[in-house]
Amino acid sequence: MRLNKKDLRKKQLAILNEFALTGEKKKEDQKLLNKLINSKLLENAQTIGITSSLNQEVDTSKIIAHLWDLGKEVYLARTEPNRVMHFVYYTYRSKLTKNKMGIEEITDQNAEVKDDLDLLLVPGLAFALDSHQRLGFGGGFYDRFLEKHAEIKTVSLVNSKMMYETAIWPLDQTDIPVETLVTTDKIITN
Ligand SMILES: Nc1nc2c(c(=O)[nH]1)N(C=O)[C@@H](CNc1ccc(C(=O)N[C@@H](CCC(=O)O)C(=O)O)cc1)CN2
Ligand SMILES: Nc1ncnc2c1ncn2[C@@H]1O[C@H](COP(=O)(O)OP(=O)(O)OP(=O)(O)O)[C@@H](O)[C@H]1O
Repeated sequence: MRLNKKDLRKKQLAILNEFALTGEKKKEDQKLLNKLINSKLLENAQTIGITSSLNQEVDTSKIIAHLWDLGKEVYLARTEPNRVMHFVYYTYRSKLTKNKMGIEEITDQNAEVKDDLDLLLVPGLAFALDSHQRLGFGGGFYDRFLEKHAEIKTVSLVNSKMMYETAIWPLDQTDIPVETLVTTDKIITN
């Protein structure tokens, strides 16, 4: 069955909200973290962009803590008007403030911005295993960002509820696939 993006987003949010109430979600979050850590994906990446996760998403808090432990530089997404997104330097001392979406962002407006990152962990609600297409919250933030920063390696962590064999949603000209998908049992780079 093919759905439009808006309807699938709604459906996925319901599925993911439900999943977030289960212990299975926590187990998968942990597995995905381990898969990422034990892979070579982080090896040559010193500057890494990430988001602070919402309940429905793969939990990024432990990933961030682990990146700090590894001595990586972590940059957190900050959204701006006109669907622009930048990445702001994030340390354990940074203060965070929730934005309108309820997503935590760096409070300090003067914190260092860096968009030419080595690696970007891309959030999403649904991913297609064949094409590596993703469905996000519908802001088009990542497609706009990646259009300008095509050299950045992209990785998404995909739990069992986000995983589709193929895209059951319509694809747009502007949709940019994610290079590497990490699932609980495999890593696929296109
Ligand atoms: N945790 C997390 N942080 C993230 C993202 C994400 O997916 N997850 N983003 C990933 O991009 C960016 C924020 N994404 C956003 C996506 C949509 C809207 C928004 O305003 N949505 C409209 C409805 C959209 C529509 O259906 O047209 C709204 O709420 O009014 C805001 C932010 C950056 N930070
Ligand atoms: N590079 C771009 N330039 C102009 N408009 C764009 C671009 N990328 C996406 N858009 C527009 O932004 C809107 C949202 O795109 P889409 O539904 O693909 O968002 P999404 O990938 O789910 O969201 P997000 O990246 O924020 O998680 C669409 O109307 C799309 O046409």
